Amino acid sequence: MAGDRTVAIGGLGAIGAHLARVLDAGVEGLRLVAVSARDQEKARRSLVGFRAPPRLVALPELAEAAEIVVEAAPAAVFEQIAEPAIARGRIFVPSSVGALLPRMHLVARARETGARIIVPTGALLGLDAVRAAAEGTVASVTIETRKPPRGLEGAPYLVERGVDLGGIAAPTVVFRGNAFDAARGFPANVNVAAALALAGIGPERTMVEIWADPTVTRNTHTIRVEAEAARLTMTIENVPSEENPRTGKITPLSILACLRGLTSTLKVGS
Ligand SMILES: NC(=O)C1=CN([C@@H]2O[C@H](COP(=O)(O)OP(=O)(O)OC[C@H]3O[C@@H](n4cnc5c(N)ncnc54)[C@H](OP(=O)(O)O)[C@@H]3O)[C@@H](O)[C@H]2O)C=CC1
Ligand SMILES: O=C([O-])CC(=O)C(=O)O
Repeated sequence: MAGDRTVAIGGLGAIGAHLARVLDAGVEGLRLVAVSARDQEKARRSLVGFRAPPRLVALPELAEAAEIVVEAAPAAVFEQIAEPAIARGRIFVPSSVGALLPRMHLVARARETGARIIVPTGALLGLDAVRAAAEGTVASVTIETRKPPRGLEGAPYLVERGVDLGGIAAPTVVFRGNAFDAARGFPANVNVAAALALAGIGPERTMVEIWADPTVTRNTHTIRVEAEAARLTMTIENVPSEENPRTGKITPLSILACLRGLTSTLKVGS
């Protein structure tokens, strides 16, 4: 409809394809106009049956196509989506939040261009409460992530150390450190830690523990915040998506809720 805000999505995997389908089915105030993927044939197949098929464009062209640019691609191509979107003053919604941590210059650039960077809660929970607590004094923020070992396979931190998760029979801690180093070592696994760091006390002070845990079937994140105003302890247990077991099914839903919040008259939560 005229007056709708246009949306483009970079990536048509577990997050992007789900989001594209829901937007195409109709979400008040939002219109999907462009998408991007690596395998063009597969992308065309994903778009079969769409009521209003979006244009299939290259990553840097997403920013020309729409007012809202959602990044839902591997961290390795983050800049190809983020930089043009921010240069053109768009609303940029990243999924690969870990890739934002070493690129905070993009926030300064957005200030110059009028772009906004809206980080969705994604596969996490409670960022409203963490943001509120961080308006006051916060002593500590920690996140413990437990994943089935196959959900951590291929992480650079493990590959560099020759860690093989194949034979793990008991829950094993594979990383302890801050959110900055966690995002660098596990770029496809701890976007939640990056989002938590940005909501609260920053990537250097946010502490992360990652467990390869053969006893869990869900990607499980527990946040603990010790603040002057409140103590928070929150756990989310995410059902892995069929397309990508690293990605919880709640992630595209969270991004959809975030997009609705950009246009809705009634918005709930800070
Ligand atoms: N913020 C959060 O809470 C969460 C964030 N994530 C992150 O979100 C991102 C997306 O996750 P997910 O949807 O599961 O990933 P998938 O691997 O399922 O999908 C990635 C998509 O990106 C596309 N792609 C890859 N390379 C290119 C390229 N060069 N040009 C255009 N498209 C490309 C792929 O195309 P093709 O299909 O053709 O291969 C695929 O469609 C990841 O970085 C992930 O770590 C995930 C879960 C939670
Ligand atoms: O839990 C999930 O679904 C995904 C996850 O850990 C992340 O990307 O940070």
